[in-house]
Amino acid sequence: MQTTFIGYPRIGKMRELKFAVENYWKKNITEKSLRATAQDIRMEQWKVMKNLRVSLIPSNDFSLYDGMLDLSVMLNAIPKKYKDLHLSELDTYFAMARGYQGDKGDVEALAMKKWFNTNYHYLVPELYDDTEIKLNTTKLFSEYQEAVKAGIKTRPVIIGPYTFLQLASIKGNKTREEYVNEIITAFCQLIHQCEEKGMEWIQFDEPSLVMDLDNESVHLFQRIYEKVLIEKSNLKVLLQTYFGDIRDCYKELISMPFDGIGIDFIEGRKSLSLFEQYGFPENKTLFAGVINGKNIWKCDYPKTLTLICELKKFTDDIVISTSCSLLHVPYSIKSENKLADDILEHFSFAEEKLYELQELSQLADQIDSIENINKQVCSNQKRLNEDVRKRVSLLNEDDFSRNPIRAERQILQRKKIGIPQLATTTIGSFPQIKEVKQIRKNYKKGDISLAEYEETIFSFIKDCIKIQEDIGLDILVHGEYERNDMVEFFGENLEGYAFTDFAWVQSYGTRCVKPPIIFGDIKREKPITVKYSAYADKLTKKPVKGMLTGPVTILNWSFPREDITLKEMAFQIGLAIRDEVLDLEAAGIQIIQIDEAALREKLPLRKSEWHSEYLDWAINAFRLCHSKVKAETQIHTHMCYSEFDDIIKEIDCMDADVITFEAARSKLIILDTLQATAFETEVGPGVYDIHSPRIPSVDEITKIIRKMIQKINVEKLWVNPDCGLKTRGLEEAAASLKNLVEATEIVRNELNQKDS
Ligand SMILES: CN1c2c(nc(N)[nH]c2=O)NC[C@@H]1CNc1ccc(C(=O)N[C@@H](CCC(=O)N[C@@H](CCC(=O)N[C@@H](CCC(=O)O)C(=O)O)C(=O)O)C(=O)O)cc1
Ligand SMILES: N[C@@H](CCS)C(=O)O
Ligand SMILES: [Zn+2]
Repeated sequence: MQTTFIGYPRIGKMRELKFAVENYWKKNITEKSLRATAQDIRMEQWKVMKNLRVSLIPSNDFSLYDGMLDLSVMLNAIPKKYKDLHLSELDTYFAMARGYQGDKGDVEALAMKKWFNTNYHYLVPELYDDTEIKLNTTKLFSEYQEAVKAGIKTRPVIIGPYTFLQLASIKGNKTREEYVNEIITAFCQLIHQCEEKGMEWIQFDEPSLVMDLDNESVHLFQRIYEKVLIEKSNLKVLLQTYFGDIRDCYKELISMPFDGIGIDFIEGRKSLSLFEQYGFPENKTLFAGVINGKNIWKCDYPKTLTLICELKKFTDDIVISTSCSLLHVPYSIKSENKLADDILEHFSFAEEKLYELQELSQLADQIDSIENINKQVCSNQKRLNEDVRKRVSLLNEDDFSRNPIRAERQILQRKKIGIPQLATTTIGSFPQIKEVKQIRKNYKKGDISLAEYEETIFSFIKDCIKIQEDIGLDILVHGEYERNDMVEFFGENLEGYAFTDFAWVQSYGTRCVKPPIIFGDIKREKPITVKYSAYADKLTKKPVKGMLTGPVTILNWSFPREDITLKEMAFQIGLAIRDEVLDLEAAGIQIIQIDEAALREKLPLRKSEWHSEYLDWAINAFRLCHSKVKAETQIHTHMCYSEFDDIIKEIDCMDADVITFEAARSKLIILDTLQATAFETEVGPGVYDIHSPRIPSVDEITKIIRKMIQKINVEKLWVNPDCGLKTRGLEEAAASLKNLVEATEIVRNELNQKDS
């Protein structure tokens, strides 16, 4: 049986690409040097794949920043505002990714959105009336040739035309439909060029097919591919789907002239039943996604082989593959030296998954009885904590409801805490400057003691409070200097978690996360953040927000267990966070923010599953954290990079007192929904985008606040950036916040003049 996978991590085993790109931005290295590093990474990875005898190796899954951005460039969907900067090709690419502010102009970045239900973010293509779709295959073919030179005939991978069209943002007067023919033409040309190069396969990723599709969408998909597929003769086309099943178009898809169809049997709950209902065509290859591309547990061989045996009933032409790109898992367990062997032995990262594919393929060819295969299971002892299980089992309705009702609490809180009109605040983290990272690195290496480490962290907190007071912000934060990451940090401080040293996963561009691994039942042993918040609180007369990450986000940005339900894990974490909330309150902290940045991310892709599979327990897990606090304690939450329109009622139901969220890059369209739904939670829609180094002007922010007060009751409105400032430099963050405070002052004065 042949093997393949959908895509591979590309940030580099030791994040070589991240450092090279960031050094290029800082002008420390040349374009040539950056490209050489990128090439080294590709070469090294291809060698690993070849050694692990992967039968069909993909290419063009590599990217200097993002695959969707690469496709926009490939199709010449480069908005004029970036072309007009007259930068080099590479700098135009990065201007689209991060915005540009310099001698050549001042342009915002493309919007960034969550890639389906993952913590990866793609750059949203923008289509304008003057966009002229034209094919530029330089990247795709040069990476293909590079692999040929290394002795590998690869299968180039690109996001397919249907998903591109669905995810693109239409900016002008033309309709989405009006771009269809141009995009078809470009993909037809691509097929021709691939034929000319003598390629064997090309892979079109169409994850949009796993969403709820209406007839019109299915028809559009058919229309696009009918035309594109006519062009092929020797080239084989793999239509790859992932992140779920394709129940709304499976029947149509199998009758189309694709040569291979990639199906997800891990997240695709109905994939097998679709086979049972409609079969699988004889003349096509099934690329069976049987290895979990998103989680890090070793493959359960008997279970997977049973699945393969089932699939063999429908076709003999099977290539075994991963359920999605391996972009979402770290490189290799080989880099982890500190984890105990009896924990590490249960994990399989990208490289190990390639090995599993190889083993599975051999077993699948030889096996006569799956009973002979050893089952890898985690020993239960390490995972079980009776106290935690008992606490979860005793939860009742009172644990999920807070008294008195929000409207009463809000009046009490404003008075008691002294919150001004249009209160200015930040989301929590302040720039993680080099010195912070260095001191943490020194501490982790054992070069300095815990006392020295903490002393330095306290000195950063002191500086941070001073900076905020100087800027004139109303509600302060301690800056989150003690955290490497808002989830990893909690993972490191909760019992039941395993955490790694090098298991980085790309989140966007050069930014990576190291998701902690939920290994056993979760318990908080002792307070985690109280000393930092209490210290900051004592340094100022202004209120300081306590800063926690909520249970749904901790769960969603961790690698979860597969032996208990998500709900159970969320409630275990919820109880741990509740303990922390109550300790913060007892330490005199009057405002506590419980970030649920990732709440929207894991909303099932199909609407019918939203409540039963997710929201019902996710909202309760959050409510569990704050149900026992006093009425005067103000509970904030924060969400980033999300579209909330369709779950706005549920967000209100979380019963927080205040919510801050991303809005700037998405042009504040959420305001209309907030207005229309009479949203009860006080809100701070982000007034500027923190993921770009651009400093927003006072005028720009003033206009945004003016727009906000037209739609939202000013007594319920907060002024803040989009998200935490950890990725920014200190100078640009301070300059942006100064402008934010000045803009708020202008609007406050306007309001006062109106009143008098
Ligand atoms: C808010 N977001 C988050 C998401 N997911 C999370 N798990 N966390 C988030 O905050 N998803 C959505 C959004 C956007 N996503 C991100 C993701 C990642 C970052 C980010 O800034 N990542 C940092 C890594 C942060 C970290 O853990 N840093 C370590 C330092 C590790 C390190 O590189 N050390 C160096 C030495 C220091 C140096 O010279 O730089 C080394 O070891 O060599 C720490 O602080 O200890 C990144 O850089 O990628 C932001 C938003
Ligand atoms: N409190 C966190 C939230 C990020 S989503 C921060 O400020 O970084
Ligand atoms: Zn955020």
